Amino acid sequence: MSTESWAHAVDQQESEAAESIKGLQIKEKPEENGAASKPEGEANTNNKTEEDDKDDKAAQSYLNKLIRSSLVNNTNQVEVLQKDPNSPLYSVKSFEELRLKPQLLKGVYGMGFNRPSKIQETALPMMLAEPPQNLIAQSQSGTGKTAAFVLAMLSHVDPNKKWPQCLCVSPTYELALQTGKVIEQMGKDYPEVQLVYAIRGNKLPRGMKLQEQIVIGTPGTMLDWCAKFKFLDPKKICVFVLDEADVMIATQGHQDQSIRIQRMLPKDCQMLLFSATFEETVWNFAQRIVPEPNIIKLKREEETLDTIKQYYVLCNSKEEKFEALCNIYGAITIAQAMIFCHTRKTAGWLAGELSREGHQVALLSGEMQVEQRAAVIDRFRDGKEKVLVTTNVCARGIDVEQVSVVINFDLPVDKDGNPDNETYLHRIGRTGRFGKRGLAINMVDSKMSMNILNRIQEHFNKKIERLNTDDLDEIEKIAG
Ligand SMILES: Nc1ncnc2c1ncn2[C@@H]1O[C@H](COP(=O)(O)OP(=O)(O)OP(=O)(O)O)[C@@H](O)[C@H]1O
Repeated sequence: MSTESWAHAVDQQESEAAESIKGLQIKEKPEENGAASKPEGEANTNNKTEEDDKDDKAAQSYLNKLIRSSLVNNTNQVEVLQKDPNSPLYSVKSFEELRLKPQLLKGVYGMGFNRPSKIQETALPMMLAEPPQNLIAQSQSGTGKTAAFVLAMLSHVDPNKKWPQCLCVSPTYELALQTGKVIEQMGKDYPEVQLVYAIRGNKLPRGMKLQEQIVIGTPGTMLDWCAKFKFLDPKKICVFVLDEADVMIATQGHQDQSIRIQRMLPKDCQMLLFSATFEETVWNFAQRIVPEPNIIKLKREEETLDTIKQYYVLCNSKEEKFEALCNIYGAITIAQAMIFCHTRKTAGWLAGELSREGHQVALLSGEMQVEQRAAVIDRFRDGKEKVLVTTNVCARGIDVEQVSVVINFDLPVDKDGNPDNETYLHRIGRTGRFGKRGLAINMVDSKMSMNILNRIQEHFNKKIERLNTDDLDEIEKIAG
């Protein structure tokens, strides 16, 4: 097929899909209105006739087919459809439209969520479809991915079945705890659904059979619970979530463990992969391990958030970097900051210097016990310390709303000294959460690090402006 005729076929398929789906939406309108008038979602379901049910199923299955045929195999189409405001795949505009269980709707509003974010409005209809569909989804940091897959898990569990039905795997202990808290909060009014943490330190008696419907944990412990201790029957799992999926795939140990877990699951288990970043090779691998996935993928230039302003500061040594940091603190009010260093040694040194300057500093690095690390993050989240100095251990996922500034005291590089673009994005994404404004400041102290910064700019096609930290007025301006 020539490029032109291929493009034509794609256009036609797309417009047909959009048209047909529009039709479906109109058909569903009366129900939506009913639901909207009862914000807690208690609408309609009880009064449905068998015929309505059949219609719903037919509509759902047709919608699924369209989603698959127009989205599955062609990432570009997803991007197009996502941007087409006329396509219902683009959005559901309210949580009611998702026909969530009333308890969950209550949970969502209880968390202060008024309407779904872009990723939620796009991914949730796919995740909640019947029969369940697989999804690989990318969305910028802090845009509500966690809440999206948590809602999917809570929607799919059957509270009457007293055994694990959803597994959620996170790369770190801290993230597993944080996600668990979101499940607890969102499921506050759904007490029949219980959660258990498969994390180091949570020792269960041998022979025990779990009754909790959701298990969240890190890959090693999760694998042990499934394969070695048999605390749960993997064949009864209906949803499997890989959070920060790219790092789970790119890190050899995590990948082996995750794949071993996946192999124990039933064929029709729904697989949901989420991350803010997916390097190309990882993306390809993900598509190989997830059967027939729906795909939500960002274009490169969409990966960085415009709400996070990015700057760099030129220095000659770590002492000068520290001086620049003090100048920044002297010029602007910083609610809370996260500062990333390349090594534990630098992090320790910097934390000491900042404390001497009178800052309330927390230090978090990889050699600490996981429980200690979780306690440090909790204190920081509660605002007991205003500055968190850390290494990459904390680059991903941690959600602290008050973080208004991220400092890359050292730029992120991989083991070969090349720029680590994914880590850069995750680090700066600790600020600017859910539409808030944020500042990211990069310290450059050599030709080499300037080169790394330039390559990061090129990668994201995003200019990082220079900031002169000797000029207090200039610093004040960027915070304005
Ligand atoms: N619909 C919503 N309305 C308001 N706030 C929301 C909504 N969804 C999520 N949030 C809030 O936005 C913040 C970021 O959400 P979340 O942690 O889910 O983002 P994420 O995309 O998983 O981020 P990361 O890529 O860093 O892991 C959280 O504090 C969460 O409570």
